[in-house]
Amino acid sequence: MKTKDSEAVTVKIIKLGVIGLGTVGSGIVRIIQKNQQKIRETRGCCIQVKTIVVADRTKKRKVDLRGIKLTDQINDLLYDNEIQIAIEVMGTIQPAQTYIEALLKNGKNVITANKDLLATNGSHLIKCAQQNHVNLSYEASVAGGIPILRTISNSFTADQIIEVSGIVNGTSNYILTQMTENHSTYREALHNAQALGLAEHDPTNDVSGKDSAYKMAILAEFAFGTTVPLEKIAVSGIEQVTKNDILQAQKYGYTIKLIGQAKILEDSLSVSVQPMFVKKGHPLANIKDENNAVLVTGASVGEILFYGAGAGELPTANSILSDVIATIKDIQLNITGSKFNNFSRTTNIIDANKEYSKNFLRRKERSNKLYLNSSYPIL
Ligand SMILES: NC(=O)C1=CN([C@@H]2O[C@H](COP(=O)(O)OP(=O)(O)OC[C@H]3O[C@@H](n4cnc5c(N)ncnc54)[C@H](OP(=O)(O)O)[C@@H]3O)[C@@H](O)[C@H]2O)C=CC1
Ligand SMILES: N[C@@H](CC=O)C(=O)O
Repeated sequence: MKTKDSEAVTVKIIKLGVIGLGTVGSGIVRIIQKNQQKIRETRGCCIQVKTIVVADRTKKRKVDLRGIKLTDQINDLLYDNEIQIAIEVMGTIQPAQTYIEALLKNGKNVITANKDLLATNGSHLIKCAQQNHVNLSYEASVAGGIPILRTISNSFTADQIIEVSGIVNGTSNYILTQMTENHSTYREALHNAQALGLAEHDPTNDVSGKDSAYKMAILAEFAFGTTVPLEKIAVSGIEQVTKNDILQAQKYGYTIKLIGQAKILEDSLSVSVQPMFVKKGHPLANIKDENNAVLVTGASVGEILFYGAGAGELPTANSILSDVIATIKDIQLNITGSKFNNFSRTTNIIDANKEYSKNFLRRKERSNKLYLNSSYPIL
C-alpha cells in the first residue's frame, strides 16, 4: 500500500471468519466493504472477511462475495490459523454452542449476537474464553444497534444501578405499533416484521416475551453483576393483546408496550417481561416500530435513556463490528481473555413469577374498573 509520499507501508490485515449469512451476516459484509477506508484510518489495519460458513452453499446471496470463501464446513474456519476473530450469526443454541466452544478452545476470539445461547449457557462460554485467553463479546445480543452493554460496563462502574427497564424486542414493538397506528392485524404485522428481517427464524420467542427475557437476563448481568436464572423471570408476551386492549388503552391516554424490567427491591433483584400500559408522554410510550429503548436508573446519575434500532441488518451488524474493533484493540495490546463484563456479585434473585401472580389478581380487580377487560399493569 502507498502513502501520500509514495512511501511503501505495510498495513496489517485482520482476517475474520463468519458463521451465518442471513440478515446480520449480510450486514457485516456490506458495512466492511463500505467503510474499509475509515476502519483502516482509525485502527491502522484492514478487516477482511476470509471465510463464511452457511447451511446451504447453493443459495443465492444478496451480497458481493468476491474474495470470500463460502463453505458449509465449520472446519474451514475452525482450523484456519490466519483467522483470529470468528463471528457467530447463525442463531439458535445448537450447533452454535458446540461451534463457539470449539472456536474458543482453538484460540479464536468470538463475537456473537446469540442471546438465546448467552442467556442459557453464557457463564460456561465466558469461562471457556477466559481459560483460553481469548475474547467473547456480544454487544449485538441486546437491543440490536444500541451500544448498551459496553456503555453499562464502562460508564456505570462507580454508580449503583437501581433499575434497568425498557423495550428490548424489535419485532413485538413493531407489531404493537402497527396494530395501534395502522390498524394492522396481529398476523399482518408479524408477517411484515419477518419480511423486514426483524423477527427470529422462528418468531415464537419474539412474541412470547422469551427473547426479551433472554435480553433482560444479559442486561441484568451487566447492570447488577449477577447471573439471573431464566426460570426466575416472570414472562408474558404480546400474543394475547387484542385490538380492544389497544383501543381501551388509547381511550384512557395509554399505549401498550412489551416492557422488560430488572430492579432492586430492598436487597433483591426482580426481573420480568410483560405487556404494560404506558402513559402517553412517558419516554417509553413514544418508542415505535423496531426501535428499542433502555432506561437505566443509577443512584447518582438518575435516569438515562438509550434509544435506537433494536433489530435489522445494518444496526445489528454495526454492533457486531464495534466488538470486532474492540477485539482488534485487545489483540494489538495483547490483553485478550479479559471478561466483557467484569463484575461477579452474588445477589438474591426474587422468583418474579410468584410476585407476578399475586400482583396479577390485585391488578385485575383494579383494571376491571379502569379498563374493562384489560389486565395489564401500568408502568
Ligand atoms: N435479525 C436481527 O435483527 C437480529 C438478529 N440477532 C441474532 O443474530 C443471529 C442471526 O440472525 P439473522 O441474521 O436474523 O438470522 P438468519 O435466519 O437471517 O440467518 C441465519 C444464517 O445462519 C446460517 N445457518 C443456519 N444454520 C447453520 C449451520 N448449521 N451451519 C452454518 N450456518 C448456518 C444460515 O445459512 P443459509 O443462509 O445457508 O440458510 C443463514 O445464513 C441470531 O442469533 C439472532 O437472534 C440479534 C440482533 C438482531
Ligand atoms: N428478533 C429480535 C432481533 C434482535 O434481537 C427482535 O425483534 O428484537
